[in-house]
Amino acid sequence: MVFFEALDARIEAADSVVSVGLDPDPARLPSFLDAELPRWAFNRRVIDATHEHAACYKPNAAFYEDPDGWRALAETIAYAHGKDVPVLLDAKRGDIGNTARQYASALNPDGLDADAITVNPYMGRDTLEPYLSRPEKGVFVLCRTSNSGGADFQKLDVGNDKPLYQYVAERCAAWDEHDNVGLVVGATAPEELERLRDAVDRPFLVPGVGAQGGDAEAAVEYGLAGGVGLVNSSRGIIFAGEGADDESAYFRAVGDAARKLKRRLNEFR
Ligand SMILES: O=C(O)c1cc(=O)[nH]c(=O)n1[C@@H]1O[C@H](COP(=O)(O)O)[C@@H](O)[C@H]1O
Repeated sequence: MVFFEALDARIEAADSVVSVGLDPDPARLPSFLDAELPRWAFNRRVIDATHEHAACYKPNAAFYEDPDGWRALAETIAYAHGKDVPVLLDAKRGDIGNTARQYASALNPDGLDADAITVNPYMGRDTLEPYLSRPEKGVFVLCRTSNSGGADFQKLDVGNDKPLYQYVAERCAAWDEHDNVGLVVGATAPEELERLRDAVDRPFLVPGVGAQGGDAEAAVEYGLAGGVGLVNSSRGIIFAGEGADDESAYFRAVGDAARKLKRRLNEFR
């Protein structure tokens, strides 16, 4: 099945557009996790607590880039799949074709077996080709990012009052021969979200609600085209248990945070 059909089915089944970001910062993992692979132990409990409310899981590769980390990531992806939840690997890849083909092996069944990946379009079309050419896998292209520096380059006028982020969105939509391209647009830039929604008819991944304080209403209003789209929160969900007295209270709070975000986003759907 092509990626966005599978995602659509999951959104329907969970009645949720919440992407749960799995960014297990070692400095914030709870001290009661006494395990050989603490990030995996943590993620497993997060998945147990949140899977009913998750349209997808989005592990950010930065939190796994060491030998134990890759094992934790592989276990996490397999476990999420066991709960029927797709996994979007947030790796923000972008390199020459020969290298990109290796990066894209993260999508292979004998690699990490991720269902989708985030990519950086700065180096151009050939660097995206190893991802674009796989209809069964999703490709989310960075477009208007949620960070404050996102405006430094992305808002530059490329002519006729068109900002670079819009040009990127339009080019990537034009390159989308297999209906497998989505765009990353931060919830912290609601006006740009609206502008992009008018410009292109592709699904959005909208990060930046929760810890970054983005606009949940705009995320839903402009983020979802035809019901398909994702709104991500990472720290706001996975660390919601901080301050809890014990393990079960910790992960109850994590599950509650996912449920509350789902409910809040569904108010605007
Ligand atoms: O591609 C992303 O997911 C992404 C793009 C963007 O513009 N802003 C952004 O915050 N992200 C990622 O989304 C997650 C946000 O985490 P929280 O701020 O903890 O919800 C992190 O993994 C970021 O790397």
